Amino acid sequence: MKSLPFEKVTIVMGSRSDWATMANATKPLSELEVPFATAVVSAHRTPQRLVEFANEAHKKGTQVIIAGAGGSAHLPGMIAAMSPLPVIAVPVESRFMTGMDSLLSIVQMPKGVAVATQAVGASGAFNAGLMAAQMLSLADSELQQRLIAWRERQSDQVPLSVE
Ligand SMILES: Nc1c(C(=O)O)ncn1[C@@H]1O[C@H](COP(=O)(O)O)[C@@H](O)[C@H]1O
Repeated sequence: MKSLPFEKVTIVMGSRSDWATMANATKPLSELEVPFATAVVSAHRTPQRLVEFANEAHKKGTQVIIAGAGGSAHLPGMIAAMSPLPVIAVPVESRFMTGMDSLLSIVQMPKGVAVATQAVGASGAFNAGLMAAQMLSLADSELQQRLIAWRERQSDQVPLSVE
């Protein structure tokens, strides 16, 4: 069996079907030259893999975890319960309630276990990647400079006029 991948930012998701959403988290990371790895880890379907991932990530060089899941989305909270690393969560749009179930499952954490929940879907995933880069930039001044330049390019792309 393949072993779990670990990188500075490790992105996990509850199912292969979450990839269309979670791929958006890789965009800012690639643009900002932050190394990342991706894997499918499910609290429900692969509980042993979840325990191994949450216990090992900080020992294997991961500094920030991004976790995306839909529906009964226990993955981010369970990782946060076991890992000392910051966990940024992405509620994936679900078939039943278009992501409201995912959002509420993820955001309502009990006091004492923190998860940084983003918006539902692709924009939330993109922002999760951006937030991970911003966290890492606290200890990486070159990355901080790339972030500042990235922000300036974003501003330049917003037209002043509607005509
Ligand atoms: N919420 C979770 C967890 C978990 O939280 O551990 N594991 C899988 N899932 C979610 O089930 C949805 C449907 O999965 P399938 O498309 O594989 O049936 C996915 O959005 C996944 O994140």
